[in-house]
Amino acid sequence: MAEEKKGLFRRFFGGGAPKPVEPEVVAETVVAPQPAPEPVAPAAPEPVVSPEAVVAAEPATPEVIEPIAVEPPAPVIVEPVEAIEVVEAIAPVEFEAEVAPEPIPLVIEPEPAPVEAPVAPRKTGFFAAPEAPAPAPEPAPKQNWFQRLRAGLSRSSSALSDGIVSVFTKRKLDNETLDDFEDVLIQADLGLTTAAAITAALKKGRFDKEIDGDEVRTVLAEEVRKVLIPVAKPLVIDPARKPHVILVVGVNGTGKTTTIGKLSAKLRAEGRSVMLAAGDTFRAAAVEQLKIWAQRTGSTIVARAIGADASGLAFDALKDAQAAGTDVLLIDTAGRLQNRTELMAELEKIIRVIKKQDPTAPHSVLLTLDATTGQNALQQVEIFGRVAGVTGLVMTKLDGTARGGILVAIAAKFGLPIHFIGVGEGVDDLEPFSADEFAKAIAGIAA
Ligand SMILES: Nc1nc2c(ncn2[C@@H]2O[C@H](COP(=O)(O)OP(=O)(O)OP(=O)(O)O)[C@@H](O)[C@H]2O)c(=O)[nH]1
Repeated sequence: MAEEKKGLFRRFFGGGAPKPVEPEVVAETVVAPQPAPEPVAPAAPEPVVSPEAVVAAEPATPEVIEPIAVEPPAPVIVEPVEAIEVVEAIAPVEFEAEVAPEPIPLVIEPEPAPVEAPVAPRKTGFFAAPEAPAPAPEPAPKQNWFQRLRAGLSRSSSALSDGIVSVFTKRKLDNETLDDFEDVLIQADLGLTTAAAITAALKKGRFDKEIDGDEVRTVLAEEVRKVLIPVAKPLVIDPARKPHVILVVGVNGTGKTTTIGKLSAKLRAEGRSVMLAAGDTFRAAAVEQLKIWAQRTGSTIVARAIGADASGLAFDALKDAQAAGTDVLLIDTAGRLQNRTELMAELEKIIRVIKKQDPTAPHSVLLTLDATTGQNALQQVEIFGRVAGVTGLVMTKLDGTARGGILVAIAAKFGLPIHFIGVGEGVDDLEPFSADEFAKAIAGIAA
Protein backbone atom coordinates (compact mmCIF):
# COMPACT_ATOMS: atom_id res chain seq x y z
CA MET A 1 0.00 0.00 0.00
CA ALA A 2 2.80 2.42 0.94
CA GLU A 3 4.51 1.76 -2.37
CA GLU A 4 1.27 2.47 -4.22
CA LYS A 5 0.91 5.80 -2.53
CA LYS A 6 4.52 6.77 -3.28
CA GLY A 7 3.81 6.00 -6.89
CA LEU A 8 0.87 8.37 -6.85
CA PHE A 9 2.83 11.23 -5.38
CA ARG A 10 5.76 10.77 -7.74
CA ARG A 11 3.36 10.81 -10.63
CA PHE A 12 1.68 13.97 -9.42
CA PHE A 13 4.66 15.93 -8.27
CA GLY A 14 7.49 14.59 -10.35
CA GLY A 15 10.99 13.87 -9.20
CA GLY A 16 12.08 17.44 -8.50
CA ALA A 17 13.80 18.65 -5.37
CA PRO A 18 11.58 18.00 -2.38
CA LYS A 19 10.22 21.09 -0.72
CA PRO A 20 8.81 20.14 2.64
CA VAL A 21 5.83 22.14 3.62
CA GLU A 22 5.41 23.03 7.23
CA PRO A 23 1.78 23.79 7.78
CA GLU A 24 1.07 26.40 10.37
CA VAL A 25 -0.36 24.87 13.49
CA VAL A 26 -2.53 27.11 15.57
CA ALA A 27 -3.88 26.48 19.00
CA GLU A 28 -7.42 27.35 18.12
CA THR A 29 -9.72 26.98 15.22
CA VAL A 30 -8.71 29.34 12.50
CA VAL A 31 -10.00 29.23 9.00
CA ALA A 32 -7.45 30.37 6.55
CA PRO A 33 -8.79 32.76 3.95
CA GLN A 34 -9.16 31.08 0.61
CA PRO A 35 -7.19 32.56 -2.24
CA ALA A 36 -9.05 33.87 -5.22
CA PRO A 37 -10.22 30.88 -7.21
CA GLU A 38 -7.75 29.94 -9.83
CA PRO A 39 -7.79 27.27 -12.45
CA VAL A 40 -5.88 24.20 -11.39
CA ALA A 41 -3.03 23.35 -13.69
CA PRO A 42 -3.09 19.58 -13.52
CA ALA A 43 -0.29 18.74 -15.88
CA ALA A 44 2.57 20.85 -14.54
CA PRO A 45 4.96 18.82 -12.37
CA GLU A 46 5.03 20.41 -8.96
CA PRO A 47 7.87 19.49 -6.67
CA VAL A 48 5.88 20.41 -3.60
CA VAL A 49 6.43 17.57 -1.18
CA SER A 50 8.09 14.28 -1.95
CA PRO A 51 6.61 11.11 -0.50
CA GLU A 52 9.94 10.61 1.24
CA ALA A 53 9.51 13.94 2.97
CA VAL A 54 6.08 12.94 4.06
CA VAL A 55 7.22 9.60 5.36
CA ALA A 56 10.15 11.22 7.16
CA ALA A 57 7.78 13.57 8.94
CA GLU A 58 5.96 10.71 10.52
CA PRO A 59 6.91 9.00 13.76
CA ALA A 60 8.86 5.80 13.27
CA THR A 61 6.29 3.71 15.09
CA PRO A 62 2.81 4.93 14.52
CA GLU A 63 0.62 4.77 17.53
CA VAL A 64 -1.87 1.95 17.44
CA ILE A 65 -5.30 3.39 17.73
CA GLU A 66 -7.97 1.31 19.31
CA PRO A 67 -11.17 1.25 17.28
CA ILE A 68 -13.66 3.67 18.72
CA ALA A 69 -16.16 1.91 20.89
CA VAL A 70 -19.73 1.80 19.75
CA GLU A 71 -21.78 4.30 21.66
CA PRO A 72 -25.48 4.36 22.24
CA PRO A 73 -27.21 6.41 19.56
CA ALA A 74 -28.01 9.42 21.73
CA PRO A 75 -27.08 11.78 23.18
CA VAL A 76 -24.18 12.82 20.99
CA ILE A 77 -21.30 14.37 22.82
CA VAL A 78 -19.02 16.53 20.82
CA GLU A 79 -15.59 16.64 22.29
CA PRO A 80 -14.08 20.05 22.86
CA VAL A 81 -11.59 21.28 20.33
CA GLU A 82 -8.04 20.73 21.42
CA ALA A 83 -6.06 21.97 18.56
CA ILE A 84 -6.89 22.16 14.95
CA GLU A 85 -4.24 22.35 12.41
CA VAL A 86 -5.14 24.61 9.60
CA VAL A 87 -3.00 24.63 6.57
CA GLU A 88 -3.42 27.73 4.55
CA ALA A 89 -3.99 27.31 0.90
CA ILE A 90 -0.63 27.79 -0.68
CA ALA A 91 -0.25 29.48 -3.99
CA PRO A 92 0.94 27.20 -6.75
CA VAL A 93 4.72 26.93 -6.86
CA GLU A 94 6.25 29.03 -9.55
CA PHE A 95 8.93 27.47 -11.64
CA GLU A 96 11.90 29.31 -13.01
CA ALA A 97 11.92 29.60 -16.72
CA GLU A 98 14.07 26.94 -18.32
CA VAL A 99 17.42 28.09 -19.63
CA ALA A 100 17.21 28.38 -23.37
CA PRO A 101 19.57 25.98 -25.15
CA GLU A 102 22.58 27.41 -26.96
CA PRO A 103 21.76 28.00 -30.62
CA ILE A 104 23.16 25.23 -32.78
CA PRO A 105 25.04 26.52 -35.86
CA LEU A 106 23.16 24.25 -38.22
CA VAL A 107 19.94 24.89 -40.01
CA ILE A 108 17.71 21.91 -39.61
CA GLU A 109 14.30 21.77 -41.13
CA PRO A 110 11.97 21.35 -38.19
CA GLU A 111 9.84 18.24 -38.17
CA PRO A 112 6.20 19.20 -38.70
CA ALA A 113 4.50 19.04 -35.33
CA PRO A 114 1.97 16.21 -35.08
CA VAL A 115 -1.48 17.66 -35.56
CA GLU A 116 -3.85 16.49 -32.91
CA ALA A 117 -7.55 16.40 -33.43
CA PRO A 118 -9.09 18.97 -31.07
CA VAL A 119 -10.63 17.32 -28.06
CA ALA A 120 -13.91 18.81 -26.92
CA PRO A 121 -13.69 20.06 -23.32
CA ARG A 122 -15.56 17.78 -20.95
CA LYS A 123 -17.98 18.85 -18.32
CA THR A 124 -16.65 18.75 -14.80
CA GLY A 125 -19.67 16.78 -13.71
CA PHE A 126 -21.19 19.17 -11.22
CA PHE A 127 -24.60 20.67 -11.65
CA ALA A 128 -25.11 24.41 -12.16
CA ALA A 129 -21.42 25.02 -12.48
CA PRO A 130 -20.23 28.55 -13.17
CA GLU A 131 -18.15 29.07 -16.29
CA ALA A 132 -15.00 27.03 -15.75
CA PRO A 133 -11.75 28.68 -16.77
CA ALA A 134 -10.09 27.26 -19.85
CA PRO A 135 -7.96 24.23 -18.99
CA ALA A 136 -4.20 24.71 -19.15
CA PRO A 137 -2.73 23.40 -22.39
CA GLU A 138 -1.18 19.94 -22.17
CA PRO A 139 2.57 19.99 -22.72
CA ALA A 140 2.59 16.63 -24.49
CA PRO A 141 0.04 14.88 -26.68
CA LYS A 142 -2.23 12.93 -24.42
CA GLN A 143 -4.99 10.44 -24.98
CA ASN A 144 -8.46 11.87 -24.66
CA TRP A 145 -10.76 10.57 -21.95
CA PHE A 146 -12.49 7.97 -24.11
CA GLN A 147 -9.15 6.56 -25.24
CA ARG A 148 -8.05 6.32 -21.61
CA LEU A 149 -11.38 4.78 -20.61
CA ARG A 150 -11.10 2.21 -23.38
CA ALA A 151 -7.51 1.46 -22.47
CA GLY A 152 -8.49 1.19 -18.80
CA LEU A 153 -11.38 -1.12 -19.53
CA SER A 154 -9.46 -3.16 -22.09
CA ARG A 155 -9.08 -6.15 -19.77
CA SER A 156 -12.81 -6.15 -19.07
CA SER A 157 -13.74 -5.69 -22.72
CA SER A 158 -11.28 -8.27 -24.04
CA ALA A 159 -12.57 -10.85 -21.54
CA LEU A 160 -16.02 -10.24 -23.03
CA SER A 161 -14.71 -10.10 -26.57
CA ASP A 162 -12.82 -13.39 -26.24
CA GLY A 163 -15.99 -14.99 -24.91
CA ILE A 164 -18.04 -13.58 -27.80
CA VAL A 165 -15.53 -14.82 -30.37
CA SER A 166 -15.45 -18.31 -28.90
CA VAL A 167 -19.25 -18.56 -28.67
CA PHE A 168 -20.26 -17.05 -32.00
CA THR A 169 -17.70 -18.30 -34.51
CA LYS A 170 -19.70 -19.65 -37.44
CA ARG A 171 -22.62 -20.60 -35.31
CA LYS A 172 -26.27 -20.06 -35.74
CA LEU A 173 -28.02 -18.47 -32.85
CA ASP A 174 -29.63 -21.38 -31.04
CA ASN A 175 -30.49 -22.02 -27.40
CA GLU A 176 -27.11 -23.55 -26.66
CA THR A 177 -25.30 -20.52 -28.08
CA LEU A 178 -27.50 -18.20 -26.07
CA ASP A 179 -26.80 -20.16 -22.87
CA ASP A 180 -23.06 -20.02 -23.54
CA PHE A 181 -23.27 -16.29 -24.20
CA GLU A 182 -25.20 -15.74 -20.97
CA ASP A 183 -22.43 -17.55 -19.09
CA VAL A 184 -19.83 -15.25 -20.67
CA LEU A 185 -21.80 -12.21 -19.48
CA ILE A 186 -22.21 -13.58 -15.95
CA GLN A 187 -18.50 -14.37 -15.74
CA ALA A 188 -17.80 -10.77 -16.75
CA ASP A 189 -19.66 -9.69 -13.57
CA LEU A 190 -22.54 -8.04 -15.41
CA GLY A 191 -25.06 -9.73 -13.13
CA LEU A 192 -27.82 -12.24 -13.78
CA THR A 193 -30.55 -9.72 -14.61
CA THR A 194 -28.50 -7.82 -17.16
CA ALA A 195 -27.07 -11.01 -18.64
CA ALA A 196 -30.62 -12.32 -19.17
CA ALA A 197 -31.76 -9.00 -20.67
CA ILE A 198 -28.83 -8.89 -23.12
CA THR A 199 -29.39 -12.50 -24.17
CA ALA A 200 -33.11 -11.87 -24.71
CA ALA A 201 -32.38 -8.75 -26.79
CA LEU A 202 -29.92 -10.69 -28.93
CA LYS A 203 -32.41 -13.47 -29.52
CA LYS A 204 -35.08 -11.09 -30.80
CA GLY A 205 -35.31 -11.41 -34.60
CA ARG A 206 -31.99 -13.24 -34.86
CA PHE A 207 -32.86 -16.74 -33.61
CA ASP A 208 -31.68 -19.52 -35.93
CA LYS A 209 -29.69 -17.05 -38.04
CA GLU A 210 -25.97 -16.61 -38.39
CA ILE A 211 -24.63 -13.75 -36.35
CA ASP A 212 -21.19 -12.17 -36.14
CA GLY A 213 -19.20 -10.74 -33.27
CA ASP A 214 -19.73 -7.10 -34.26
CA GLU A 215 -23.49 -7.51 -34.17
CA VAL A 216 -23.25 -9.12 -30.74
CA ARG A 217 -21.05 -6.28 -29.48
CA THR A 218 -23.54 -3.69 -30.77
CA VAL A 219 -26.43 -5.37 -28.93
CA LEU A 220 -24.28 -5.72 -25.82
CA ALA A 221 -23.37 -2.01 -25.83
CA GLU A 222 -26.96 -0.95 -26.37
CA GLU A 223 -28.34 -3.12 -23.54
CA VAL A 224 -25.60 -2.00 -21.14
CA ARG A 225 -26.30 1.62 -22.08
CA LYS A 226 -30.00 1.15 -21.27
CA VAL A 227 -29.11 -0.07 -17.77
CA LEU A 228 -26.65 2.75 -17.17
CA ILE A 229 -28.55 5.76 -18.50
CA PRO A 230 -30.79 6.14 -15.42
CA VAL A 231 -27.80 6.13 -13.04
CA ALA A 232 -25.41 8.38 -14.95
CA LYS A 233 -26.10 11.53 -12.98
CA PRO A 234 -23.87 14.48 -12.11
CA LEU A 235 -23.03 15.30 -8.53
CA VAL A 236 -25.33 18.18 -7.66
CA ILE A 237 -23.72 20.93 -5.61
CA ASP A 238 -26.31 23.13 -3.95
CA PRO A 239 -25.00 26.70 -4.12
CA ALA A 240 -27.45 27.72 -1.37
CA ARG A 241 -25.56 25.56 1.10
CA LYS A 242 -22.53 27.17 2.66
CA PRO A 243 -21.06 24.65 2.76
CA HIS A 244 -22.46 21.83 0.69
CA VAL A 245 -21.17 18.92 2.77
CA ILE A 246 -19.84 15.84 0.97
CA LEU A 247 -18.99 12.86 3.16
CA VAL A 248 -16.81 10.25 1.48
CA VAL A 249 -17.08 6.68 2.79
CA GLY A 250 -15.91 3.24 1.76
CA VAL A 251 -13.78 0.19 2.42
CA ASN A 252 -10.02 0.59 3.01
CA GLY A 253 -8.00 1.51 -0.03
CA THR A 254 -10.94 2.03 -2.37
CA GLY A 255 -9.69 5.51 -3.23
CA LYS A 256 -11.53 7.89 -0.86
CA THR A 257 -8.63 10.26 -0.25
CA THR A 258 -7.52 10.25 -3.87
CA THR A 259 -11.09 10.88 -5.03
CA ILE A 260 -11.42 13.80 -2.60
CA GLY A 261 -8.22 15.27 -4.05
CA LYS A 262 -9.45 14.87 -7.61
CA LEU A 263 -12.87 16.30 -6.73
CA SER A 264 -11.34 19.29 -4.96
CA ALA A 265 -9.33 20.02 -8.12
CA LYS A 266 -12.54 19.96 -10.20
CA LEU A 267 -14.44 22.11 -7.72
CA ARG A 268 -11.62 24.66 -7.50
CA ALA A 269 -11.43 24.76 -11.28
CA GLU A 270 -15.09 25.78 -11.21
CA GLY A 271 -14.19 28.65 -8.92
CA ARG A 272 -15.65 27.22 -5.73
CA SER A 273 -14.03 27.55 -2.32
CA VAL A 274 -13.25 24.16 -0.82
CA MET A 275 -12.38 22.90 2.63
CA LEU A 276 -11.05 19.40 3.22
CA ALA A 277 -11.53 17.62 6.57
CA ALA A 278 -8.92 14.94 7.22
CA GLY A 279 -11.35 12.62 8.94
CA ASP A 280 -9.23 9.51 8.36
CA THR A 281 -7.66 9.98 11.75
CA PHE A 282 -6.39 6.38 11.76
CA ARG A 283 -3.79 6.77 9.05
CA ALA A 284 -1.07 9.45 9.14
CA ALA A 285 -0.35 8.98 5.45
CA ALA A 286 -3.98 9.79 4.56
CA VAL A 287 -3.72 13.10 6.44
CA GLU A 288 -0.43 13.96 4.72
CA GLN A 289 -1.90 12.96 1.36
CA LEU A 290 -4.85 15.29 1.93
CA LYS A 291 -2.57 18.17 2.95
CA ILE A 292 -0.72 17.83 -0.33
CA TRP A 293 -4.01 17.86 -2.22
CA ALA A 294 -5.06 20.98 -0.31
CA GLN A 295 -1.84 22.76 -1.23
CA ARG A 296 -2.08 21.67 -4.79
CA THR A 297 -5.68 22.73 -5.27
CA GLY A 298 -5.70 25.85 -3.09
CA SER A 299 -8.17 24.33 -0.63
CA THR A 300 -8.24 24.84 3.12
CA ILE A 301 -7.65 21.79 5.28
CA VAL A 302 -8.66 20.92 8.80
CA ALA A 303 -6.60 18.13 10.34
CA ARG A 304 -5.82 16.77 13.77
CA ALA A 305 -3.44 14.38 15.42
CA ILE A 306 -3.70 10.70 14.58
CA GLY A 307 -6.19 8.96 16.83
CA ALA A 308 -8.33 12.07 17.31
CA ASP A 309 -12.09 11.67 17.36
CA ALA A 310 -13.25 11.73 13.75
CA SER A 311 -16.75 12.94 14.56
CA GLY A 312 -15.41 15.86 16.61
CA LEU A 313 -13.18 16.81 13.72
CA ALA A 314 -16.08 16.68 11.27
CA PHE A 315 -18.17 18.84 13.61
CA ASP A 316 -15.45 21.49 13.97
CA ALA A 317 -14.63 21.48 10.26
CA LEU A 318 -18.29 22.12 9.46
CA LYS A 319 -18.42 24.95 12.00
CA ASP A 320 -15.32 26.51 10.43
CA ALA A 321 -16.63 26.09 6.90
CA GLN A 322 -19.93 27.73 7.90
CA ALA A 323 -18.10 30.64 9.50
CA ALA A 324 -15.95 31.09 6.41
CA GLY A 325 -18.88 30.75 4.00
CA THR A 326 -17.07 27.95 2.20
CA ASP A 327 -18.85 26.50 -0.83
CA VAL A 328 -17.99 22.84 -0.39
CA LEU A 329 -16.72 20.82 2.57
CA LEU A 330 -15.30 17.41 1.63
CA ILE A 331 -14.95 15.08 4.61
CA ASP A 332 -12.61 12.09 4.37
CA THR A 333 -13.27 9.08 6.59
CA ALA A 334 -11.20 6.09 7.61
CA GLY A 335 -11.61 3.00 5.49
CA ARG A 336 -13.76 0.33 7.07
CA LEU A 337 -15.01 -3.08 6.08
CA GLN A 338 -18.76 -3.11 5.76
CA ASN A 339 -19.05 -6.13 8.08
CA ARG A 340 -17.23 -4.44 11.01
CA THR A 341 -20.22 -3.32 13.02
CA GLU A 342 -18.28 -1.19 15.49
CA LEU A 343 -16.64 0.77 12.66
CA MET A 344 -19.93 1.17 10.85
CA ALA A 345 -21.42 2.48 14.13
CA GLU A 346 -18.62 5.05 14.23
CA LEU A 347 -19.66 6.19 10.79
CA GLU A 348 -23.23 6.59 12.01
CA LYS A 349 -21.89 8.72 14.85
CA ILE A 350 -20.00 10.99 12.44
CA ILE A 351 -23.24 11.59 10.56
CA ARG A 352 -25.24 12.26 13.75
CA VAL A 353 -22.64 14.76 14.89
CA ILE A 354 -22.62 16.54 11.54
CA LYS A 355 -26.41 16.82 11.78
CA LYS A 356 -26.07 18.55 15.16
CA GLN A 357 -24.35 21.39 13.35
CA ASP A 358 -26.50 21.32 10.21
CA PRO A 359 -29.58 19.06 10.24
CA THR A 360 -29.62 19.02 6.43
CA ALA A 361 -26.05 17.73 6.17
CA PRO A 362 -24.34 15.73 4.82
CA HIS A 363 -25.83 16.78 1.52
CA SER A 364 -24.01 14.10 -0.44
CA VAL A 365 -22.64 10.80 0.84
CA LEU A 366 -20.31 9.30 -1.73
CA LEU A 367 -19.31 5.66 -1.58
CA THR A 368 -16.06 4.83 -3.35
CA LEU A 369 -15.95 1.34 -4.85
CA ASP A 370 -12.83 -0.39 -6.08
CA ALA A 371 -13.75 -2.04 -9.39
CA THR A 372 -11.17 -4.77 -8.86
CA THR A 373 -13.12 -6.22 -5.91
CA GLY A 374 -15.84 -7.60 -8.17
CA GLN A 375 -18.93 -9.08 -6.55
CA ASN A 376 -18.08 -7.92 -3.01
CA ALA A 377 -18.88 -4.38 -4.17
CA LEU A 378 -22.58 -5.32 -4.19
CA GLN A 379 -22.51 -5.98 -0.46
CA GLN A 380 -20.57 -2.77 0.14
CA VAL A 381 -23.27 -0.75 -1.62
CA GLU A 382 -26.00 -2.48 0.36
CA ILE A 383 -24.46 -2.02 3.82
CA PHE A 384 -22.92 1.44 3.38
CA GLY A 385 -26.17 2.48 1.75
CA ARG A 386 -28.17 1.38 4.78
CA VAL A 387 -25.82 2.71 7.45
CA ALA A 388 -24.58 5.93 5.90
CA GLY A 389 -27.39 6.83 3.51
CA VAL A 390 -25.19 6.76 0.44
CA THR A 391 -26.49 9.20 -2.18
CA GLY A 392 -24.07 8.39 -5.00
CA LEU A 393 -21.19 6.21 -6.14
CA VAL A 394 -17.70 6.74 -7.44
CA MET A 395 -16.13 3.67 -9.00
CA THR A 396 -12.34 3.75 -8.98
CA LYS A 397 -9.60 1.58 -10.49
CA LEU A 398 -11.49 0.69 -13.64
CA ASP A 399 -8.07 0.69 -15.27
CA GLY A 400 -6.52 -2.72 -15.50
CA THR A 401 -9.40 -4.76 -14.13
CA ALA A 402 -11.24 -7.54 -15.91
CA ARG A 403 -14.16 -6.98 -13.54
CA GLY A 404 -15.48 -3.63 -14.76
CA GLY A 405 -18.81 -5.29 -15.53
CA ILE A 406 -19.63 -5.07 -11.83
CA LEU A 407 -20.60 -1.44 -12.37
CA VAL A 408 -23.45 -2.62 -14.59
CA ALA A 409 -24.63 -5.17 -12.01
CA ILE A 410 -24.60 -2.46 -9.30
CA ALA A 411 -26.54 -0.06 -11.51
CA ALA A 412 -29.16 -2.71 -12.28
CA LYS A 413 -29.53 -3.79 -8.65
CA PHE A 414 -29.48 -0.49 -6.73
CA GLY A 415 -30.22 2.26 -9.23
CA LEU A 416 -27.97 4.61 -7.20
CA PRO A 417 -26.46 7.52 -9.13
CA ILE A 418 -22.95 6.89 -10.41
CA HIS A 419 -21.31 10.30 -10.43
CA PHE A 420 -17.72 9.63 -11.38
CA ILE A 421 -15.41 6.86 -12.47
CA GLY A 422 -11.65 6.65 -12.05
CA VAL A 423 -9.21 5.05 -14.46
CA GLY A 424 -5.93 5.99 -12.81
CA GLU A 425 -4.17 7.81 -10.02
CA GLY A 426 -3.72 11.15 -11.82
CA VAL A 427 -5.77 14.25 -11.14
CA ASP A 428 -7.45 14.02 -14.54
CA ASP A 429 -8.15 10.29 -14.27
CA LEU A 430 -11.54 10.92 -12.67
CA GLU A 431 -14.38 11.89 -14.96
CA PRO A 432 -18.14 12.29 -14.80
CA PHE A 433 -19.79 9.00 -15.59
CA SER A 434 -21.21 8.63 -19.10
CA ALA A 435 -23.48 5.66 -19.82
CA ASP A 436 -22.76 5.77 -23.53
CA GLU A 437 -18.98 5.93 -23.22
CA PHE A 438 -18.84 3.18 -20.62
CA ALA A 439 -21.13 0.89 -22.63
CA LYS A 440 -19.05 1.33 -25.79
CA ALA A 441 -15.76 0.92 -23.95
CA ILE A 442 -16.78 -2.29 -22.20
CA ALA A 443 -18.26 -3.74 -25.38
CA GLY A 444 -15.02 -2.90 -27.23
CA ILE A 445 -16.67 -0.54 -29.72
CA ALA A 446 -14.89 2.53 -31.10
CA ALA A 447 -16.31 5.91 -30.05
N1 LIG B 1 -5.01 2.46 -10.65
C1 LIG B 1 -5.77 3.27 -9.90
N2 LIG B 1 -5.40 3.53 -8.65
C2 LIG B 1 -6.17 4.33 -7.90
C3 LIG B 1 -7.38 4.91 -8.40
N3 LIG B 1 -7.93 5.65 -7.39
C4 LIG B 1 -7.11 5.53 -6.33
N4 LIG B 1 -6.04 4.74 -6.62
C5 LIG B 1 -4.93 4.33 -5.76
O1 LIG B 1 -5.43 3.48 -4.75
C6 LIG B 1 -4.65 3.59 -3.58
C7 LIG B 1 -5.57 3.84 -2.39
O2 LIG B 1 -6.16 5.12 -2.57
P1 LIG B 1 -6.58 6.01 -1.32
O3 LIG B 1 -7.18 7.24 -1.88
O4 LIG B 1 -5.50 6.17 -0.34
O5 LIG B 1 -7.68 5.09 -0.70
P2 LIG B 1 -8.51 5.31 0.66
O6 LIG B 1 -9.84 4.74 0.41
O7 LIG B 1 -8.46 6.72 1.08
O8 LIG B 1 -7.67 4.40 1.63
P3 LIG B 1 -7.87 4.18 3.24
O9 LIG B 1 -7.65 5.51 3.85
O10 LIG B 1 -6.84 3.17 3.58
O11 LIG B 1 -9.23 3.67 3.43
C8 LIG B 1 -3.69 4.73 -3.84
O12 LIG B 1 -2.45 4.19 -4.21
C9 LIG B 1 -4.29 5.47 -5.00
O13 LIG B 1 -3.35 6.13 -5.79
C10 LIG B 1 -7.75 4.60 -9.77
O14 LIG B 1 -8.79 5.03 -10.30
N5 LIG B 1 -6.91 3.77 -10.46
